Amino acid sequence: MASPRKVIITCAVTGAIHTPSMSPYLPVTPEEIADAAVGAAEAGAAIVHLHARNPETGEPDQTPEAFARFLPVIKQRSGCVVNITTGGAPTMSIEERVRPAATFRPEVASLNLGSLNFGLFGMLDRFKDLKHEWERSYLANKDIIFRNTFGQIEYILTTCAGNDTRFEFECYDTAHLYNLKYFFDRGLVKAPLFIQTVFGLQGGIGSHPDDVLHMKRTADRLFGDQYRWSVLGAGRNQLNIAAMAAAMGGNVRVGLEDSLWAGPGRLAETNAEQVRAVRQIIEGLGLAVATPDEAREILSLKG
Ligand SMILES: C[C@H](N)CC(=O)CC(=O)O
Ligand SMILES: [Zn+2]
Repeated sequence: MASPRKVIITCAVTGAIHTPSMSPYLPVTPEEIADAAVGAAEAGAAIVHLHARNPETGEPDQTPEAFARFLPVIKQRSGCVVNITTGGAPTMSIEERVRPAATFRPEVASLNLGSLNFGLFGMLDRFKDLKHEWERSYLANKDIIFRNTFGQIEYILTTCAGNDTRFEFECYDTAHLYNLKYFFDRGLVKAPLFIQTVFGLQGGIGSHPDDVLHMKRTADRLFGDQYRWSVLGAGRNQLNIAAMAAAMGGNVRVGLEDSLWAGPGRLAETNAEQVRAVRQIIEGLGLAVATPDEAREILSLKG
């Protein structure tokens, strides 16, 4: 009997979209981020996707110093693959955004394949009691453009070129898949391409099964067997998007960066809780969870 397909679980432990007043369980301090990452890895995540925050206010912090407060701890306590964000927060400059990945030369770094309107204001209806002024102005801003121009994408690619860092290509719509094809055809990115298709984020593609099929069909047509597919569903769509993709041959991403929830109206108390929930679905489908080394094999990481 053939061995079950290995599914790579990525866990995005804190991000830069959700803010501390939204959930007491959102990791903010370096210790909380390190514990969340190690806990997620122990629960079955092969890859942890990392952002940093100001330990007092929880504001996104993209300085290498902020990352240096938890990266060595994670490396010492876990063999998981580290994926450092180059998205940072949509209000940051591209120079600021790429600095941690350029400094720490991780196995994986995220790369966003296009600009989009970033609709955070939708969360204001859900979360009323915001402690910090920065949370209110950040979330209420209806004019946020998450800028990722061809020049900025190329800047990140060339800045990280010599580091043997491979990318988690974040695609929020089919146009972003075509943008990736453009860089692939120019040899600026190499196969296997780790494509993270993002569903249900206001400003990007929706979270209907047709949207998932549409993104997968487009990626199949553009990249054939040159890519490894993964999905993330924002908010309450997290697990149903993951279940669909796992059944269709894909890999999955969970974590409090993408969703604060463990169920309708129930906040997730840990990132590991979401990893366990998606693992149950994966094993329920007769599939297996990839170890960090199996993920390195599947994605041709430097190790
Ligand atoms: C929807 C996710 N927040 C996308 C993300 O993780 C971007 C990045 O860090 O580069
Ligand atoms: Zn991120």
